[in-house]
Amino acid sequence: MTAIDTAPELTTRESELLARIPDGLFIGGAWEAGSAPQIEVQDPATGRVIKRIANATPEDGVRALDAAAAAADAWAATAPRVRAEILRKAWELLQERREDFALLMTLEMGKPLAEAGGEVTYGGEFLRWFSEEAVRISGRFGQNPEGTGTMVVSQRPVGPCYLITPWNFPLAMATRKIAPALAAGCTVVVKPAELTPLTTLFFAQLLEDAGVPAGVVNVVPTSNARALSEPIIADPRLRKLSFTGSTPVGRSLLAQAGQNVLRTSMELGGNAPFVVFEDADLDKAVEGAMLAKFRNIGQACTAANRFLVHESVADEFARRIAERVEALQLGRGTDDGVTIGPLIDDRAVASMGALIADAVERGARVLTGGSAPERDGFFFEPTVLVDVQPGSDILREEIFGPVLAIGTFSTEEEAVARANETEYGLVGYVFTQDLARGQRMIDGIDTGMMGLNTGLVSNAAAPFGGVKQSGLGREGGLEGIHEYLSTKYTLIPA
Ligand SMILES: O=CCCC(=O)O
Repeated sequence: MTAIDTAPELTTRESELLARIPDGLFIGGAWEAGSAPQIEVQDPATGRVIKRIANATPEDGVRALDAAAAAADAWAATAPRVRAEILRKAWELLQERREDFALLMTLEMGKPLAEAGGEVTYGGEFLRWFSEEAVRISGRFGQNPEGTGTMVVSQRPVGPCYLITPWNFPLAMATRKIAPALAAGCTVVVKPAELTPLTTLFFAQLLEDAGVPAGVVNVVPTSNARALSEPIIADPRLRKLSFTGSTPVGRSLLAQAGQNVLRTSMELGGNAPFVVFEDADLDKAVEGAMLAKFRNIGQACTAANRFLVHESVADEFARRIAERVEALQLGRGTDDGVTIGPLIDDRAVASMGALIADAVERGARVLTGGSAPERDGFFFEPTVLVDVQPGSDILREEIFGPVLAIGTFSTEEEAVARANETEYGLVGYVFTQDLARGQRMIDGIDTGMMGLNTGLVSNAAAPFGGVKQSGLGREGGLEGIHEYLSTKYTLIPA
């Protein structure tokens, strides 16, 4: 692993872009200053403040819901084709502004510029996909079994929604919620993560330019998420809560949402097993592992957390992985050649250190990496651990960073049992050339998603989501829009 250490001042291009990002709350189609103190947004590559923005109070949050509630009927009555065309226009504008969005995400979140460009494509696809789904909301009808009437089943927008988005994919997690909500005819209040609000504010401006009417999308960044969220969730006008983030926060939100029996979508933590059998194509497994582990600097709920490698190929797999990891380049995401950016904050850096220390104490060995380099910003070396022992914290907790932990297994039954040894069930990855075995693993591993001989499953056209404590509901795919629709049945006697 080499490091590029420029720790630069902002370039002219970066300063000009940041100056163009709205710094207010977006409520009812107007930009508002908000009250002090402002939120300070940091560049995780340097730890420096790059922009100050408005900080919403609980009263601002309720006003945002007022605006969403006031706009709800008109938006629900807007023709699906019109809603579709606005979303399509938003996708087109995003293509025109893709360089700006990519740079902004690198600045506020740290991911390398090429990956930020990938997120613009990925995030944009939710706009395009749901623009296509908006005009395909269908119901059904038929004679009742008694032959005495017609049963009509139709779909209606659920109503005003509260969308809470995370910092790791500031654009894609917003579009994955906003696009299906708007396609279904719902209005929304969006609370972006305090660490990365700029992309959402810039996106709100894009939606305005695309023709989204006032009040349909409202954005309220805050430094006090709990205080802002509680009155919104308790308000009887709210009909749906969608959250992406940690399982503990999801549990608390579910308890609050239960008071008003809200519809909820919860995209929570993961602890993905990555299983490599002795018959796997090792080149493909190594490629898949690099993607599944180091995409987004390991900060993805889909990141491979536990590598389970058959004992007969474990040494060779680890050797090849370590070679690849040593070729990674750590640095500020805007610098040429950088493949691993900083983590989001100093707590994340401390957490990597603690997980590694615990694993080593229990018998693991560090093949490469293992510490935080001496430099500004929140960097941690990409790390490979081998001989990770059952019971280590790193096998139980979501790592959310560039640490690849390898353990071994000897039989297929053991692989399935170990893969399922977790309260989470988001995604699993399996590498084998034996299709029947692959199918047994797909059936045996208890997750909402599986990758067979691939390290990446995310796609706007696919239903993303988990089982067990990884959450409820699905985002994307044909399923995604149904999270924002409610079913109405009518009986019409013959
Ligand atoms: O971190 C959660 C989302 C990851 C993805 O959509 O691939």
